[in-house]
Amino acid sequence: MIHLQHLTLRRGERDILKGVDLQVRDGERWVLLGRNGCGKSTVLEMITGYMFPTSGTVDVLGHRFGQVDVREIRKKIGNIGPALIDKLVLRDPVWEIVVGGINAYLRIYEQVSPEVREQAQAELARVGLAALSEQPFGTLSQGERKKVLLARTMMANPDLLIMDEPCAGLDLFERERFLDSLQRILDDRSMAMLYVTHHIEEIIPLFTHVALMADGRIVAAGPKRDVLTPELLMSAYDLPIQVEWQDERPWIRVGKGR
Ligand SMILES: Nc1ncnc2c1ncn2[C@@H]1O[C@H](COP(=O)(O)OP(=O)(O)OP(=O)(O)O)[C@@H](O)[C@H]1O
Repeated sequence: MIHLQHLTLRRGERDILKGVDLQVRDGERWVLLGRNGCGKSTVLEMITGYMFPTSGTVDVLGHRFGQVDVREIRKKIGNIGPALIDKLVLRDPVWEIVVGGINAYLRIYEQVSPEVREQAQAELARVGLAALSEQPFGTLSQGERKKVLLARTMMANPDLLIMDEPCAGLDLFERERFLDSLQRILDDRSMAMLYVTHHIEEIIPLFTHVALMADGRIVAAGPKRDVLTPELLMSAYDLPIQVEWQDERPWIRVGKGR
């Protein structure tokens, strides 16, 4: 699915990535955690082919970047990042935004077939927004917009889903509703996933693995319960962190000073 081998990235005098290795296999759902500026978004940019490493290799969906047309690979990747909402037209009705996901169009200029419209409606229903399909996208709350993007991404039935902090800016209620939608939408799909967040409690049961980054390196990677330990979290966050598992989710407590 994804195989990153010894990725480095140098910008000017600075090494932004210092040898990143990561392997994501079929059906695995990974969370990428780490402090601000440690290189998480840079790794995502490399996986989506928007940035190229100074050295190392990137294989995605069985193709090595540099030897393949990345635009073809991108068609199989659902990518929900912070920039997408800004590019969409706020006055377009929600269903049109969703339909655009079928070929990653920002706007629809062609006649939409009844089947495609029906598919969009079904995806909207899965995220609980069927009733809002005629409403202009720009009138939706931040949480609703994120769910529309999720429905939109599913239209192309991607093999890999990449999400960069999708819950940023959502209140607790909206966050939990978004995570419920994500769980529901992925229940009967097997796509692999890489999800960046700053919030460990977003690691809902659908996630299987965690990679911890610190200062341009992956300092731990593996099944989530093996990685979310006080010792390994300390190595990434430089803080004493306790983890308690409840309802198959990790909840953290930060200990008092060191
Ligand atoms: N084009 C660039 N030129 C120079 N430095 C860059 C460039 N792109 C990113 N960086 C630097 O690389 C580091 C890693 O950035 P990146 O956005 O990947 O971090 P991140 O882990 O996603 O951070 P955050 O959690 O704050 O979003 C940052 O210190 C950033 O300033």
